[in-house]
Amino acid sequence: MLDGSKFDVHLKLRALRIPRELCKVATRILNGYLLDKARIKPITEDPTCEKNRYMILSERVQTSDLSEIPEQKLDELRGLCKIEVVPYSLTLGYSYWSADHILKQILPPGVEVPSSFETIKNYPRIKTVVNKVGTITNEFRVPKFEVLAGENDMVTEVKQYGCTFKLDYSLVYWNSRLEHEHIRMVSQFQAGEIICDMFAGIGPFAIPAAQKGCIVFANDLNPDSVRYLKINAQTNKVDDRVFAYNCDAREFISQMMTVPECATELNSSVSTSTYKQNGMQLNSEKSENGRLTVNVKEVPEDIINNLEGRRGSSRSSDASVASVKRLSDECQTGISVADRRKGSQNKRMRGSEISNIKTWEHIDHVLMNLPASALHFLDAFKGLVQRKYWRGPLPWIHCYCFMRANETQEYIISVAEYALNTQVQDPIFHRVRDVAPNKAMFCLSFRLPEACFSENVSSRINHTAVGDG
Ligand SMILES: C[S@@+](CC[C@H](N)C(=O)[O-])C[C@H]1O[C@@H](n2cnc3c(N)ncnc32)[C@H](O)[C@@H]1O
Repeated sequence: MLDGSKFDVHLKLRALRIPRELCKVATRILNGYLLDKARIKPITEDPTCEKNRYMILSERVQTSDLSEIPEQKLDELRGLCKIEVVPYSLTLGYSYWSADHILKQILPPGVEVPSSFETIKNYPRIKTVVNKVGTITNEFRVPKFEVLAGENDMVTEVKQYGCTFKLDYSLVYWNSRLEHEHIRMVSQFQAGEIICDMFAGIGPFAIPAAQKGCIVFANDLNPDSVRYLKINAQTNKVDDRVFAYNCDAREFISQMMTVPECATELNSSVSTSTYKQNGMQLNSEKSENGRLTVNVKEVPEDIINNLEGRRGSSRSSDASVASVKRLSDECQTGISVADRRKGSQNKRMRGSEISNIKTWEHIDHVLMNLPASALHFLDAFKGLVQRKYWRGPLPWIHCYCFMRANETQEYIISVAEYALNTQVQDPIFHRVRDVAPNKAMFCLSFRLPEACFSENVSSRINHTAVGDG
């Protein structure tokens, strides 16, 4: 346990007792001779008389006759009032010092203060100092840490772009250095857009996107990440727009984009209002194959309007259609976080306005932030989209990857194209950050190719087979 008192520094200073109405003029005269320390005001109360103030002098003024201050300034001051010098003690404690200063004190002699470190929740003070040990090898991308100082408690909070994220550093992935990338990505989204985050972590893309008014389907394989994602959605009051899933990314995107049997049946034979009822029934029951469940979700009117406006004519004009989405048995949830709060009534939702979000009909953006292997996960999109049901343009795919010094953008695109089994048109590369001297993280963005429509894939495969033969 760190003893905070060990960092105390006691300063023996001098102060001038000045009538409070003269402080402004006296401050100008004493410019350069008042205490100059970050976060410490040089003018403070006089404990003996509320009509006076103490003006704390800089450490370099050590004598009681103030000989360090030029005579001309003292004369000017004497013209204002009688000069009264008093001793003043100041203690700079643990909470005053910067992380750099504290680290210099606690690290063994000869060990340099790390030039790169992350500070999470430095308020009211740093409680735990950890060191990342080894390289990340586990599936959930959670580093191993050793506690260098402080409490052995890895649960913390971090603020990014106005959102608060709670996390357990020992259980989930977190990297504060991605803040700019999270902001950059979300700045490309519009309110009402549908976002699928295949590797969502604790929600650094999902939460701000939902705050912007997007509907976010966020998935992570790590159950602890999903637990914190839900907590963070609630804390940031977007639990009505964030739908959390806990399954493998391929399974997740497949569940999002595959047209469910119930929808194909309903599409041809059932009116919109019946559809809504069926959706509600299915919410509590499994469908016939025992694999899918359907959830009904209400969505705020502003979002419905935006969705309707963008998707155009094929959508029913009946605003009271059901919000139906599917959920595999493996994915524990899929119900928006808000649904889990008993009796919660979000004011933005109106009982009569129910949106029908069918992710197999439209998704605007898919996020894939698992740089070590996301490119390979692109194979999940092959033949996933059904042209008959899809409305509007295909989604933007934002796939993160690493590029080594000896690799090129062409190489990265070839890996993506191999996984998709088709060409990528107009790819956009964005350099996110250097992660090592010879390795950088990039975001590769492109529209999902039309070849990913299911009929295209099967015809292409047939074609190839004939050609080969
Ligand atoms: C690099 S982190 C990114 C998290 C978050 N998007 C962010 O920017 O902080 C990758 C995440 O993918 C999750 N993950 C790893 N393999 C996965 C898989 N096969 N399916 C779904 N999620 C997976 C990890 O648990 C981890 O939270």
